[in-house]
Amino acid sequence: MSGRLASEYPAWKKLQEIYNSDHSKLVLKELFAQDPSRFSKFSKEYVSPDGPSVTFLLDYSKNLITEPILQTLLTLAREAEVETYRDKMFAGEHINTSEDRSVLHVALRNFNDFQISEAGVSEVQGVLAHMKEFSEAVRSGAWKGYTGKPINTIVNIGIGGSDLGPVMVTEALKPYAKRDLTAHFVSNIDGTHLAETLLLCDPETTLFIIASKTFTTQETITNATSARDWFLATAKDKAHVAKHFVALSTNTKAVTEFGIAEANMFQFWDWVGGRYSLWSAIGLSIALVIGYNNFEELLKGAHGMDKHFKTAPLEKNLPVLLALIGLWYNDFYGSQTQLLLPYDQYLHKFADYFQQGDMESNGKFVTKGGQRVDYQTGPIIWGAAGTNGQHSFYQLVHQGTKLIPADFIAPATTHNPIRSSLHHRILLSNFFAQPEALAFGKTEEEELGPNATEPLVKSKVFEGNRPSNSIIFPKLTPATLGALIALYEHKIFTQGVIWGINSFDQMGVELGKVLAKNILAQLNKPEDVIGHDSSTTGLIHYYQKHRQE
Ligand SMILES: O=P(O)(O)OC[C@H]1O[C@](O)(CO)[C@@H](O)[C@@H]1O
Repeated sequence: MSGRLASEYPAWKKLQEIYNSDHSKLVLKELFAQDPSRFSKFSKEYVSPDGPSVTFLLDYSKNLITEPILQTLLTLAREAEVETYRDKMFAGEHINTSEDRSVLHVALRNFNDFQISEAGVSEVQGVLAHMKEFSEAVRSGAWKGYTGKPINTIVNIGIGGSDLGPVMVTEALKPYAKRDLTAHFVSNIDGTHLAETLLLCDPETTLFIIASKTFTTQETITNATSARDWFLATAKDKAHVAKHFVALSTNTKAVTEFGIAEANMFQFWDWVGGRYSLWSAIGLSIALVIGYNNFEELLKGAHGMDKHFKTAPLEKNLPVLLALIGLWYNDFYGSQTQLLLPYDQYLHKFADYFQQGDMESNGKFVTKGGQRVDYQTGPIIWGAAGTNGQHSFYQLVHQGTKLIPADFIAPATTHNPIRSSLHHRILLSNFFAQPEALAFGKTEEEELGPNATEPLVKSKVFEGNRPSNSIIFPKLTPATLGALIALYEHKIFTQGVIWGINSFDQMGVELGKVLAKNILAQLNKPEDVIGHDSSTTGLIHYYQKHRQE
C-alpha cells in the first residue's frame, strides 16, 4: 500500500532466488520426515484476547515452506511496512488514496480499544442502538405491518457487499436464527430473482430492507422500486410504505427521495467499504435473523481478531502468516487460485463471500503510485462446502497439472449431532484425510499389485506435495465466525500492502456499468445500435429479432 513495486524489495529478490534454487527440494514428505517438530513449529492456536471466547488452531505445516523461507517472507512484510500501514488503517488515515477515504470497518466493531477520530465514528453506537431497538421490535411482533399483523418475512434487496455478507452470515448462523422469521435476499437485476421471491411473500407481513451504500446501484434501486410497486398494488396507500420499507445507506437524500423516511434509515459512512460492510447497518438483516445480541457477539469476535492483528508480532500474527504463505504460491509458484473449503454446511457461502472480499480488493494491476505491477496480485478465490467438492473438482486438485493452495476449515463439534455425531465424524475424517492426501500422495510402488499394468499404475499415482492450511475450531458460534471473517479480511489487507495496491477501491467494475447504460438506451430499435464492434452489434441485433416483450 506504500505504492512501491513489491518486486523492488530486497526480500522479494531473495525469495525469487530461494524459489529458483530450492523449490524442487521442497518436498513435504521429506520436510516432515526430517523434522518431527514441524507441526508444533508451523501451527498456532488463536485465543481471543478478551470478550466472548474464541479459539482455533491454524495448522500451516503442510506448506512448501521452511523456517528460512518464512523468515524471508516476514522480512518482506517488514520491508513493505505492513505494521505501519496497519496502524495507519486503525488510526483512520486515508489509506484508500484514490477515493481519499479512511478504511474503518474496524471502527464498526470497536469496543473502546482503539481511539479513532474520524467523522461518523462517534455515531456508530447510536446506529447499533437503533438496530437493536428495531430488530427487537420486529422479532417480538411489536412492529406491525399496515394491517396490524406482525412481520414474518424479510427481504433484503442489495447486491455485492450489500448482499453477500448478510447472506453468508445468516446461512452460517442458522442455528441461532428465529425460525418463524423467513429471510430472503434479492440481488440480481434478473426479474426472476424478485418475481420468485415475491411469490413467497405476503405484503401484509413482509418487511423490505433496501441495502445500498450509495443508493444509486441500478440493480438495487430497480428491484426496490419494483418491490414497492408490488407492495402498493395491495396496500394502495403510500403512507403504508413506512411500515414495510427501511433503508441501509450513506445517502440520506436518495433514501428520502425514494420515499423512505429518515427515521426508517440506518446510516453508515463512506469509510465503510461495501465488501467490509456486514458489520455496519448492512448487517440489519443479520440482527433480525439471529437477534441483536448474537450480532453483537459476531462484532466482538471480529474485534478480538482486530486486536490480535494490531498487536501480535508479525511472526505470530495469523492473518499475516496466511497472507505471506498465500503470496509465496501466488507470486513465486505461479498459482492462480486459492481454495476455501469449509467442512461445515452452514459455511456454504463462505467462498462466495470472499470472492468479492478478496477479488474486488486485490484484483488490481496498478500500484497506488500508478505503476503497472510486474508480478501477480490477487488470487482467484473459489471453493465449496464439505465433501461436495470432493465429488466434483478435487480430482483436478489432486492429480491435475495446477498447484492449487487450499484452506480447509472445520468445527470440532456440529450443531446437528444426528446419530450421535456419526455424520460429523465422517465429515471430519474427510477434513483430515484430504490435506493428508494432497500433501503426501501415493507412489507407484504403493500401487503395484499382481494385475497392475503400467498405465493403470501411473493413473493411480498421487504426486502429493500440494499445500494446504487447516483451521479447526470448537464450534461455529457468532463470535468464532466474526473472528474467522476478520482473519481473512486482514489477510487480504496484508497482501494488498505488500503488492503496493489500493485494496479499497473498485474501479474495475465501472466500465461495464457505463457501457450497459449506453446499450440500454439503444435496445429499442436496430437503427439505434451504434458505436459498437461488429460482435456486440450482431448480438444486439439477434436479440432484437428474437425478443418477445
Ligand atoms: O451498496 P451499493 O452502493 O449498492 O454497492 C453494491 C456493490 O457494488 C460495488 O460498488 C461494485 O460491485 C461493490 O463494491 C458494492 O458492494
